[in-house]
Amino acid sequence: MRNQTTGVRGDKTYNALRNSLNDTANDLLLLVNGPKIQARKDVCKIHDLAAFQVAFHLDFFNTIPEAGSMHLRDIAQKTGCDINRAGRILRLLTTHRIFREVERDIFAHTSYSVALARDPELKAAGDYQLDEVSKAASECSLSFQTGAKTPFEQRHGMTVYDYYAANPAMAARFAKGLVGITRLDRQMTELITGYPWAEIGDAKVVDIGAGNGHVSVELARRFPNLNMVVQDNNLDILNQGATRDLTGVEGRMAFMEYDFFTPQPVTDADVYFCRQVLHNWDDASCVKLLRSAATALEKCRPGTPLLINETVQPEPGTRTRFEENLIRQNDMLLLVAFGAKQRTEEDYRALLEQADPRFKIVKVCSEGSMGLLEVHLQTNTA
Ligand SMILES: C[S@@+](CC[C@H](N)C(=O)[O-])C[C@H]1O[C@@H](n2cnc3c(N)ncnc32)[C@H](O)[C@@H]1O
Repeated sequence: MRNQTTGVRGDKTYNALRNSLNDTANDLLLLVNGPKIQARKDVCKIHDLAAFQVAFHLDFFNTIPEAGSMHLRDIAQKTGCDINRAGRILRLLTTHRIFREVERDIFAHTSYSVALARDPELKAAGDYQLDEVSKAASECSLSFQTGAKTPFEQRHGMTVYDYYAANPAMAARFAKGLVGITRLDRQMTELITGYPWAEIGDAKVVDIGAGNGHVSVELARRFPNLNMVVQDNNLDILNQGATRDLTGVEGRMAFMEYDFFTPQPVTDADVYFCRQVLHNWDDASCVKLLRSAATALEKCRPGTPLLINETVQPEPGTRTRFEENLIRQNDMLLLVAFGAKQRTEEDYRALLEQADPRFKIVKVCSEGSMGLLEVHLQTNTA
């Protein structure tokens, strides 16, 4: 069995088995179907995704009751979709085991569809992937030809950041979706176990580019000694965090509007971390961000860590194809949306060296779908 895990459903053994079984099953399918039928299925996935898009957007998932079933006429009426199209979309989805037609025109949930009905955050993730992101992805090759900076800009005429700043509802959906994705396969394990949070006493921790601060809330819930500063430059996203359920962490969460390309204003922290931020930016922007962090680290006690919590791109062929596909799907998302990329450990070393030669990686955890780099700024006194 090759390497480790991607995904959080089970323990390491479960995930390793799941990963290699996926490889075996996919090899078998290709053998059985042959390349032409396989290509037909793969290329036409776009139509399955169109059905998915409607189901997310018109919320078929929460329209059909969890228990029992619903007539197509009522589904159409409740979702505002005409009966003919609603039926065609539902029937395509049933071929993927999403909903089932229990009798002619009567639909019910399956374990697959009900999982989406019960998880509004995962549903938000599906919704934004199949809306603004898939529109951008469909113009990928065109953007290569026109020389647009990103497929996203080719399609939407602005950067992802400007898009979300101009569309607060979309920004809120994106932030909500990130929570769902984090639970699914952007686990916090490395961040939680890769640093001795419980041993650092009363500590001020700065979460740079925190989104709505869901990761900080989780850390603070686990470690009552931590006081979190949640920083983001998008006020709508920050407000979503400040108004969410903060039970158990009251008085230990501060929300701060901050642009991470400007000098870090908190200069007395015990830990800085940034999670799923650098992967959204090109090298020049990352260097700028890291230098902003360095301005604060210079003033902190020696050895204050900057934790970089990102996927560390494995070398090709060192994971199962199932894992490598999940990781490279994310790399492609970064290309489409941000013109950015996932980085290998070596890429991070080079980036940090370029930002400030005093940066030293003192610990690396790179096994799972998320990695953790502990970085120190080595001053004369460090
Ligand atoms: C992919 S999200 C990561 C959020 C969070 N760290 C997580 O892991 O869920 C990146 C975040 O960076 C924020 N961001 C983008 N540009 C920024 C900037 N110049 N200054 C501060 N935050 C920024 C975005 O608003 C977004 O919330």
